[in-house]
Amino acid sequence: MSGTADATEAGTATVPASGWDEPEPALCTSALRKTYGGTVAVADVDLSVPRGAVLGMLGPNGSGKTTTIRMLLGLTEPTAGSVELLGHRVPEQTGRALPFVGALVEGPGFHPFLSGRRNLLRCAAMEPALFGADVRGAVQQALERVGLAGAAERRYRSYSLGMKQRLGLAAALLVPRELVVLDEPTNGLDPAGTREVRRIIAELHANGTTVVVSSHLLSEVEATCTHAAVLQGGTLIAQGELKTLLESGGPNLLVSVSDNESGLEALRQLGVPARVEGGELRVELSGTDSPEVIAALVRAGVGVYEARRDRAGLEEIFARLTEGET
Ligand SMILES: Nc1ncnc2c1ncn2[C@@H]1O[C@H](COP(=O)(O)OP(=O)(O)OP(=O)(O)O)[C@@H](O)[C@H]1O
Repeated sequence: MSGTADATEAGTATVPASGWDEPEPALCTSALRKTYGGTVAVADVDLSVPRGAVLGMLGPNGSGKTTTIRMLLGLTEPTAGSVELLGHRVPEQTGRALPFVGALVEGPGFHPFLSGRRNLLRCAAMEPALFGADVRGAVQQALERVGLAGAAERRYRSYSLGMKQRLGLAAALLVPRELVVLDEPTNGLDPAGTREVRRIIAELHANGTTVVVSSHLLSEVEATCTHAAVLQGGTLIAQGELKTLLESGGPNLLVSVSDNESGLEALRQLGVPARVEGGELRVELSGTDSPEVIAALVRAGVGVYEARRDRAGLEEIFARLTEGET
């Protein structure tokens, strides 16, 4: 559907109704719900992931990330609600979407007695995009991309957790995908492996692939994602562009002072929220501005060495969002 206003020969312009030029999301859910007996694992989640986004799915342990991801891919049946994956209904039309979706989810079904390479060759044999193509070449390329080429002939069961993760990632990346879903991809990886996953996500993003990645690591989401969805106790409590989410945190002032405790006391009296972080004071500037803060500190006899504005980090916003909820 064209998103532009077309001038017709008669000179009238056809202006699309608001929202018509919004491209269809790569995936969306409506009132998606999963219960296990009396446990509500996922509670009426309406998630929308724009095409080309890298969405970080955040949430504490047990908040429903894996269950949501499994329902997105048709691996777990929802108790209620619906999923659309690349425009196809899940589970009814999952088969139409799956060739364009690469996924790394818990417990990929690799054969323990086969080598990493042979396992990937088995996966490749089931990829429609590789029918009649250079399957061995595709497997070698995927192994190299995840840094596993040197261990390709070893049996899967001898792999470390990190190597297993890498093989799962290689299987997800065997052919170019429209959407890649990664559940805790850095689980078990060393810092070098974590950096490689970041690089791979950045590469996918640059190629226009939509990525959904679940993580506990806020710093990782902050570094790699364009969008975030925050789950808490099965409920989606925030979603949207990461930039917007970060802006919602409001400005902070970082102040290096002669005495943190006296500084905190002065700010408490001013009614301004502040805490010590990294040896300096992090002051929330919601109802006040920097000069007032600095003046209050100076009045209280606290030496101010340096002050600079900063944004609230994802960690602070996440803590505020999830505070007090269960
Ligand atoms: N097969 C199952 N049977 C019963 N309860 C389940 C099952 N799978 C998940 N749950 C429960 O559903 C809730 C959500 O679990 P889920 O694994 O989706 O969370 P998560 O956010 O992925 O957690 P983690 O970060 O620890 O992997 C938890 O309370 C969990 O115990």
